[in-house]
Amino acid sequence: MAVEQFVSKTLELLQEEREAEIEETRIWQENISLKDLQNKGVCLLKLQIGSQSTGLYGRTVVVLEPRKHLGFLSLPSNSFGPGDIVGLYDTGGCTPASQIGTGIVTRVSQVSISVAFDDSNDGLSFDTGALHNLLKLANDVTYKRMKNALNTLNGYSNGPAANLINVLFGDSKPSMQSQPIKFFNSNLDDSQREAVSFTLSQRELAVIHGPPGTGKTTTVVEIILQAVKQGQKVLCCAPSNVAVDNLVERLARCKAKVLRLGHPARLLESIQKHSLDAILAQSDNANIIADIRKDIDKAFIGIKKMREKGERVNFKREIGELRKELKSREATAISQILKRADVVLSTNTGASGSGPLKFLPAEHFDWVVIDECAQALESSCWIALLRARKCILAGDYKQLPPTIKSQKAASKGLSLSLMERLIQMYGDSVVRMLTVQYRMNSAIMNWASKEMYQGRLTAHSSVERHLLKDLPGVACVEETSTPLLLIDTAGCGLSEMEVTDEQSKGNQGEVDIVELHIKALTEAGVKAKDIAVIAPYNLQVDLLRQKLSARHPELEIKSVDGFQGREKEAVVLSLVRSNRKGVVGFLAEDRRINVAVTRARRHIAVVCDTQTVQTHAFLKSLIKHMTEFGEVRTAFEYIQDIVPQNYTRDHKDTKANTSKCPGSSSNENAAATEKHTKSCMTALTEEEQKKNRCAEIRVQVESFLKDLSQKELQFPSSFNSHDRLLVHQIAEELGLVHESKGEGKDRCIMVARPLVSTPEKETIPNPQSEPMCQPTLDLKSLHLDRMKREQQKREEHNRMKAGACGIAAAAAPDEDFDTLLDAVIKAERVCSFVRCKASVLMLGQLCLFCNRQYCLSHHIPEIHGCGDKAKSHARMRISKEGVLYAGSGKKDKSMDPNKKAYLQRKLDSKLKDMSSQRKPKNKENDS
Ligand SMILES: Nc1ncnc2c1ncn2[C@@H]1O[C@H](COP(=O)(O)OP(=O)(O)OP(=O)(O)O)[C@@H](O)[C@H]1O
Ligand SMILES: [Zn+2]
Ligand SMILES: [Zn+2]
Repeated sequence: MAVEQFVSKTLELLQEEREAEIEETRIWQENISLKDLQNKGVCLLKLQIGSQSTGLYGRTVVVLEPRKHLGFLSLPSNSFGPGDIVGLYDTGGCTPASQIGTGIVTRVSQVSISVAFDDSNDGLSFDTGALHNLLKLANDVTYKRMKNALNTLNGYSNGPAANLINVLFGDSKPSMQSQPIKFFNSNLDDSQREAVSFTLSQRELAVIHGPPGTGKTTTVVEIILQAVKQGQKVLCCAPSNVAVDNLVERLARCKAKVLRLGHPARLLESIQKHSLDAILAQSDNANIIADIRKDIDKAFIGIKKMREKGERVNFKREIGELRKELKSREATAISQILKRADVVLSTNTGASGSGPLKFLPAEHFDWVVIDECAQALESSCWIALLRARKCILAGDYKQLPPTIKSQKAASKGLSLSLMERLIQMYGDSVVRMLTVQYRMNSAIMNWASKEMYQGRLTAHSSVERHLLKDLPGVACVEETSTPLLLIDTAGCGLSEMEVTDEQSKGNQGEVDIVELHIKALTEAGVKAKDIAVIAPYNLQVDLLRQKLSARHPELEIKSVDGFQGREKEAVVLSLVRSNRKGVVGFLAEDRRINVAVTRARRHIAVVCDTQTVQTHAFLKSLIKHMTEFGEVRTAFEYIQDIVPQNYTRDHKDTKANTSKCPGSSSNENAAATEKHTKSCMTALTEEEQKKNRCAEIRVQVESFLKDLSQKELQFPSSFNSHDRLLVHQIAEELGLVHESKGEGKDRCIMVARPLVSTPEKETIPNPQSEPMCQPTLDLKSLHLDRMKREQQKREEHNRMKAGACGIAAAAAPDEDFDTLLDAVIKAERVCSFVRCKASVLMLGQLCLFCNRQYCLSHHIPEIHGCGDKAKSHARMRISKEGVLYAGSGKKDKSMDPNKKAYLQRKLDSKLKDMSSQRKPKNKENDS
């Protein structure tokens, strides 16, 4: 009864799904011209027939080409690929009336496309003189095969699978019979061994639950080898060609006699030698078969030459005879080859009785193994299962289920995989879970383990602590030393794009941040091919590709769904959603997030708006985990401000009042203000220490100022970078010259009174650097004057630039910043980063946390070791300002002139009323 119910319900849902698919294709094909279809790559117009021959199983293979005599040498760019179902039409159009036939694409090159036509429409002959249109059709082969399998299941009475069917529908219980094992692979871990022994002793059904990186394939391979040793014939399937090929490769390495079904054009090149075609070509029958094919081809040529209808009929009859012979020869050859193999592999649908397996007796196979079972529709599993007495299902139902177009059908149960259904029915008694994982650093794994796998996973010692910096050629910087990095855009105004389509969302701000992080990783020596950029939305994937693919051709940028089953050393995940309502849409699928995160071996960076995504419980758990066990940065640390910021100081501005910290708006000195804000986040004792330190230094500087006999004040080299920062800040505030000298341990900072004349040397172009405490009056007014002048100069400069040559608005501040650097820091010539010899004269950047010059590769505080300071500074700034100015983002030279002019105006006015400062955290090499 259960079977009938299942079949009728599933047939209904499949029908619904099929209709949804057809409807989707129809809608966009009906509203579009043939020309547009060609532009979309799904149609090829006005092709001529180049040649015609006979392929496997006596099909007619037609090669279609562009019109050579008109000088068309290559086909228009298109999305046709091997395995696609296509309709061939005469040039009347692409209507059913003008359809000549439907076939399957076997080969696509730049200059031609080959299509195999079934010989069911016997005598199908093509007018070689005429032109043809080719249109991609919705593939209904899979659908038909599933439907057939379900119908067979319904009426199944006494084939090999009878008992298995009872078990899979709960009519009889699974049974077992334990037996001793000698393992082929002596390296299997305990959970893998247990899964193998359990599978061998189960009589009908075993489910292997393999969470990410737990060696599911390794285990399945061992199981298959054990089965072969027992003399069992195994049919092994998976929903995708890639997954099947993976198994073929691994089994072949273990010297198993494998045979891969499926069109060779669909297989990985390395796998093709195991394909039926390849083996058939080497068989004894191969020559005879080739001869018959030649005869058929000759007969076709004969037909073309004949004018008389009667003669054509003769040729057609001859062709018919030849085809019959060819078929029977091939059938014999194929069945011999199939019987010789110990393991036959194909996709779920490839196991259909309409393919080569029709040459085998029904009870040929003993076991059916279905890998990635949770990613398959149950009905597609039945295509293979009807041939089995025992089945082994492997997969992870905590990852994404198969894609289903009809939401309704999915919610009514079409998306429930066989694996999940059986676990619901039998619980853990039929399941063994692999629990040692060989992919992720334990910090990455622990979250997935806790949230998805009942905390049962452990990381193998070989991966437990592995980090990017352990890879050869990778430098040890903050990015490469942390397994978890959360880059939070909350409060930064990096909203998602306003697109109505729920399926397509983008976020340009996140694209920019991803780019900067990729830059940091690659500059640290991580290879682009070891990094994946993953986004849940196709639009974001496109935006990311536009930005990154040219510079990093080997960087893989894909949707989550497209990355299932894969892994990379580093994964950068952009979650896209950032909106006030906290709508997360597509992200609400926990399994999608699980897949995305668990692709990473050594490092995962998540770029997201925590405020938006935390409205979803599962994402919240991820944020919480990353916050607790990883690095957290804010997008402020990545975004290059429009406004130059050379000081880290804060001001008595009104914005400061919005800070949650009581007293942060008080008129204190800069460092103290900063500290005060920090005290909201860190321990007070540390705060107070710093405060005292600042006061100490201030006293020293002030007494130096009083003592006119002293030309300069040199601080001891024992000053650490933070001390030097304080000196720097105090000196700036008081309008003093300050300079760091020496390398490494000998490095020290000195301050001196400013030189009064030569304005070039005193370019300190910051209008916001009003001192806040009460320094010596003369100096203060001197300083203010100087800045006013500078401000005017800059405005002038910017106006000229924006008007005359239209350089990106954001570039101007950088140049001023460079000028500032050149003026203020003279002694620095090489990058301060250990072992880096790059000159910093022209393109260096000063780190305001350690007050040292760095080259462009090392100036980011996180890279040379000021990450913590930068972070707390940024946090402070966010809590203080609570906003990020719109329009910020990294500069883009491709910006259009209107936007540039607009930004320029905005910059000008901002410069005037800016009352707080931020510093550029990143300077692009392209200025
Ligand atoms: N027992 C083991 N000892 C050492 N390494 C192992 C063991 N089992 C698996 N591995 C390693 O773990 C990695 C993943 O294994 P495998 O390819 O079998 O899994 P998979 O099926 O591809 O991945 P997943 O488990 O994510 O489905 C491989 O690099 C493999 O060498
Ligand atoms: Zn620094
Ligand atoms: Zn450097």
